[in-house]
Amino acid sequence: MTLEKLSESKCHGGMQQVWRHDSATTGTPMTFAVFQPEHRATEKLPVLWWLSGLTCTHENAMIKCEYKAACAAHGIVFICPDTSPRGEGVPNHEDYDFGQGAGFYVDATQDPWSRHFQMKSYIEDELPGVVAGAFDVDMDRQGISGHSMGGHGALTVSLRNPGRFRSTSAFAPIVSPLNCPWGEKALTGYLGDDRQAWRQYDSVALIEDGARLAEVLIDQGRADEWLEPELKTHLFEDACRKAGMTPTVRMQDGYDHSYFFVSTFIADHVAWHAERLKA
Ligand SMILES: N[C@@H](CCC(=O)N[C@@H](CS)C(=O)NCC(=O)O)C(=O)O
Repeated sequence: MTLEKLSESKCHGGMQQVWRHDSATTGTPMTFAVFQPEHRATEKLPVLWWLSGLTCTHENAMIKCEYKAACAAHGIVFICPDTSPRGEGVPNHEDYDFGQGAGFYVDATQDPWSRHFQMKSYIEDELPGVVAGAFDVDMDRQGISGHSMGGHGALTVSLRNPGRFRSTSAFAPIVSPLNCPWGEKALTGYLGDDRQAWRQYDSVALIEDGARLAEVLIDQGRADEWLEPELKTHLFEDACRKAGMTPTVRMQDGYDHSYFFVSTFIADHVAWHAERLKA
C-alpha cells in the first residue's frame, strides 16, 4: 500500500498534512487529512478521529473546525477522512444528501452503490491500519467525534466497537437515520427496504439492541435548522435514559448547524477527549 503526501504545512508547531492512498475497501483512491502535533521521534500520541458531515471532503474540517491549537496543546493527532469514495466510475446522485459526499458510514449492499460505498469497513478496518502503520499514534488511545452525518458516524462506530474508543463525542449528530428524511433516503438507497438491516447504523436502535457507551459528550445548537426535522437529539436522550446511560448533552443557545458552531466548542471537546485519552 502506497501513501502519497499531497500537502504539508507547519501549523501550531505541528504538521497539517493531506495524504492519499489506494483503498482496497472502496476500490478508489481515498484522501484524508492528519494533524500531528510536535513530538519526540519515539513518542506515540493519542488519536482523535473526526467524521465529517454531508457534502464534506477531508478538507472542510481541516479548514473550518479550528482543532489545531487545541490538539497541539494536548498532544493529540487529529484525522479527517473523506465522507465517501469519489472519482471516475464511482456512482453519484444529483442531490447533496445522497451519493458522493454522503456515504453515511455504511457498507452499501444495493446496486450501484455496493461496489465502492463501503465506508463502514473503510473507517473501522482499513484506515486505522493505514494510520497505525504510517504515523506516531498509540492505537490503544483512540477517541472519535464528528459533525451531523459524521456525528451519526462517530456514535454508531463507537457503539459497534465496544472498548476501541476511550472517548466519544458529537456535534449536532443525526441520531436516528431510521427516523429522519436524510436517513430514510440514504439507507433505502444504500441498504434497501429491510429496515432491520439499518439498525446497526442507527445510534438509537443500537442502544435499544443492547450497545452501551460509558460516556458521551454532545453539543447541539438550539438555532440549528436541522434539529427538529432531521437531528432529533431527544430520541438519543430518550434511548439513553431507558438504557440507564447518562450522556452529557449541551443545548447551545443561538448556534446553528455550521462549522461556526463546531469551531466554537471544538477546544472543549478536544480537552474532554484529552482527559480520557491521557488518563
Ligand atoms: N446547506 C448545506 C447542507 C449540508 C450541510 O449543512 N452540510 C454540513 C454538514 S451536514 C457541512 O458541514 N457542510 C460543509 C461546510 O459547512 O463546510 C449544503 O448544501 O452544503
